Amino acid sequence: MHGDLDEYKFFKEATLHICGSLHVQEAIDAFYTFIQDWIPCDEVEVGYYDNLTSTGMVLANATCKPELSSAPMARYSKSEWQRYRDALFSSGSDSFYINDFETADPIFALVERLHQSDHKNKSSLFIPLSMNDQDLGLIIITTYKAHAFTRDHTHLTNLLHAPFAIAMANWSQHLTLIQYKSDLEDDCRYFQKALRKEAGTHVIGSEGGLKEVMKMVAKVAVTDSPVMILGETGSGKEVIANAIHASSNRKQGPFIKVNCGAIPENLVDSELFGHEKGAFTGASKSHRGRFERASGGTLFLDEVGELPLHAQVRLLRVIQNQELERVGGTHPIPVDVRVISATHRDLAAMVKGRTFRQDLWFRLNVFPIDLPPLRNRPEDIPDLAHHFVIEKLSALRRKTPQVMTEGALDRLLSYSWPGNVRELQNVVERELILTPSGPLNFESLTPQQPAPSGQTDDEETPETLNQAMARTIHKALVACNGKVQGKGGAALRLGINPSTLRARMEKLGVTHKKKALHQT
Ligand SMILES: Nc1ncnc2c1ncn2[C@@H]1O[C@H](COP(=O)(O)OP(=O)(O)OP(=O)(O)O)[C@@H](O)[C@H]1O
Repeated sequence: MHGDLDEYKFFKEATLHICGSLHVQEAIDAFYTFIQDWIPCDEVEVGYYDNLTSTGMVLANATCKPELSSAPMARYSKSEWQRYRDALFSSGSDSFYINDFETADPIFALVERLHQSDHKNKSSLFIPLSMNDQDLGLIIITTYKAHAFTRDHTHLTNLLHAPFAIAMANWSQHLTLIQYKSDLEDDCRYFQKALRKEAGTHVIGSEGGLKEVMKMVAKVAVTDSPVMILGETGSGKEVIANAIHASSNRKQGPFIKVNCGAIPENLVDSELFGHEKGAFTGASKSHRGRFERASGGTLFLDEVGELPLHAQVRLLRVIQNQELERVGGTHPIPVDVRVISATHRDLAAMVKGRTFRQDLWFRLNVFPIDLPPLRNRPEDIPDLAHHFVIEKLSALRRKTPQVMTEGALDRLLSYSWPGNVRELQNVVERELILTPSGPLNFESLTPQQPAPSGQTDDEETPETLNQAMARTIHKALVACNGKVQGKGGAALRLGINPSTLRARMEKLGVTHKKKALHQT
């Protein structure tokens, strides 16, 4: 029936269809259409043998009667599949047919019964697949008619054993990779969410002392421009960097932080840009640097002023070219990263002193944001303190809320906070530990406490305590539209008793009259 030429044509075209796609369903659809001209066929099914679980499953099928076929991904039970595969492989041939399921090994009828079709009126050709003594699965070509197949058909299907075995090995590896990829993406989303939660996206003071800063955040977030956040230690630079990332188009991508001052000088290049296996002693594996990890997202270079000069040169090149070369690498890797840097140092002075490259400074400083120290935004202190009390109470697993004494806010407001918000956070934690129950008074915090040198040497003359207090009360009254007590009133906002607030307003000459309030 088939000459050599026909066989060659059949083999070539069948192989092209079978191996034409890494997506099993695509390949089987193409094969199903092709095989119609050669063999009676109403359905082609791909069964996959999972070596790990020793079970079988339907990977794909193509049919003219979908209502009769088994669903893709349907699994056979372990024992069923074991009996089935023993029967399949015991035939010892590359393919065989069953024209009458009533008289065949009962396991075939049992498996056929899993399909909704009538097994009496059908014939199937089986191609059991294995490679290097490993079972891979099988192909079943079925027609809905009894006694349909002859040796001529198996003569052709024997030829398909090798192409189907190769394709099956590729399909299963491809499926495994897709599964790994989707698991990794899922893990990545999970960890990024956890990181975002850890870093905290809620910026306290966004309606108070950080209002102007947050306006700038909103403006720059939607762009991809580099941002430089300038502010003292602990003032919330990372919180602001996070807020920029969270409001940007990159928010679904990673937010990767690098503390440039914490990496030993000889490891900076490898940490930022990665390295190839064997690049230096101890580089036993290739390693993706933080830049590559941040691709599609934001890289936050904290304490960028601490970067050694050789890393500055490399950093400039990466930012300019949007591609990097790993240490010991030979080809450029494209990266799509938005860079936010931060420093508490005077980078302009460092540029003058030639410890920071001017060209890099220009590149990073496209959009500078000045983050005011906490002492210059005392109006945020009550909200921050309140926030940290709640946060730390929960970390200490305490259920009873703890309020502040009347003098507590005075003490918090009159302190100069050289360590900024982080110090306030620590002070609250210490106070909660020292005062396991009862109101918090922060007695250990004295206004005389001197700020460490270098931290408060602002050019501005510091405000007096009364000025700071008057400003805070005034701002709270403006925010509350002049309301002193009750819900939405300034006393509640400041966390103090209304009568104490009134006494202070009188003493400091702060009014709550709406007209006067908005004139000052
Ligand atoms: N506005 C804010 N709202 C809520 N929490 C804040 C705010 N500012 C700072 N914090 C908290 O204070 C701590 C210090 O903030 P952060 O790490 O952002 O400061 P930093 O300026 O980056 O510090 P460093 O200079 O040491 O890198 C963090 O725990 C942060 O969550």
